[in-house]
Amino acid sequence: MNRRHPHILETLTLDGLPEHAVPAFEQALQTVCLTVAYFKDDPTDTWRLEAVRETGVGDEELLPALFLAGAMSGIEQPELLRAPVEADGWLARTVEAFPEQEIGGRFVIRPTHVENPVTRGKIVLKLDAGLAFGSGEHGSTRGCLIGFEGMAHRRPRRILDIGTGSGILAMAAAKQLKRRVLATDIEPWSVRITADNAAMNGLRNQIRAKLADGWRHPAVHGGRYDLVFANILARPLCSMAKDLADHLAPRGTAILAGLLGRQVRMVLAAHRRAGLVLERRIDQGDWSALVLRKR
Ligand SMILES: C[S@@+](CC[C@H](N)C(=O)[O-])C[C@H]1O[C@@H](n2cnc3c(N)ncnc32)[C@H](O)[C@@H]1O
Repeated sequence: MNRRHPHILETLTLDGLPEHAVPAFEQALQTVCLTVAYFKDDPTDTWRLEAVRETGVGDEELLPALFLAGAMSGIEQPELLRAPVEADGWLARTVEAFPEQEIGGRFVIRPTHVENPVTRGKIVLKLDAGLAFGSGEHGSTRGCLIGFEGMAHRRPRRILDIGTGSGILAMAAAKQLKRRVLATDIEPWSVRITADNAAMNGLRNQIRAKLADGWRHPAVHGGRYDLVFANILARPLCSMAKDLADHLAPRGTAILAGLLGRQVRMVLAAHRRAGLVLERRIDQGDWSALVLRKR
């Protein structure tokens, strides 16, 4: 593996979750964790969620969020197990559990442990599951890639990916359009992993990875964009709606994701108020992505 990991990380594990409870617990973990991985427990057919975070950070936020997830899902609170990342081999298991995936008609996500067969007519992204979110398995990432595939013929020139995670969306756009992409994240190691992944995919000169919180960075705020990806959560998306609309070029496109069921209406309303119109909604499992356009 080509990652350099800080050793102040720990895994949090929730075991034995019924499928219907997975989205609520995933969302709770996402309040403080860097990434969440899923494993189906055979033969019980329940799910195990494993998340990684900085050791001890955010219990005061996490524990009530987990309690709420249990109450919302109508299940007894599962035990939360903690272990240092290095000791329990989380990364190695996550990488091994990660197969090659095809997304939409164009994209292939190929982990480095898979041999390189010739893949004609497809855009191959080399990517290992790791600490940064965005291995292609999650419905929100898939929705964004499918939404992008449907609009890429417009050949957007100035592209921004807010909350880039592993850099997966930025790399897809850079490879398909042969354009530069500004990729940002609030997590320093997402920025580092995106730079590593861009280099591994021959995109070092096309992807600029920057540490930035939403629109609050001069490099982000100072630009105008034909395409903006933002696969983050519903609440931050709503609070960024005006900035997004202000920074999209006329007829520019935004692909927003990270939305569960009822949140779609809330995010849509915030963006309609800001002057964007809905072009397409893509549902992947419980997760929705929205393709919006500036009038
Ligand atoms: C759900 S992941 C999406 C990763 C990748 N873009 C994908 O589609 O798979 C969300 C990412 O957004 C980052 N993030 C959350 N809030 C952010 C913000 N306000 N500004 C920038 N990045 C943010 C998180 O650190 C995380 O890496």
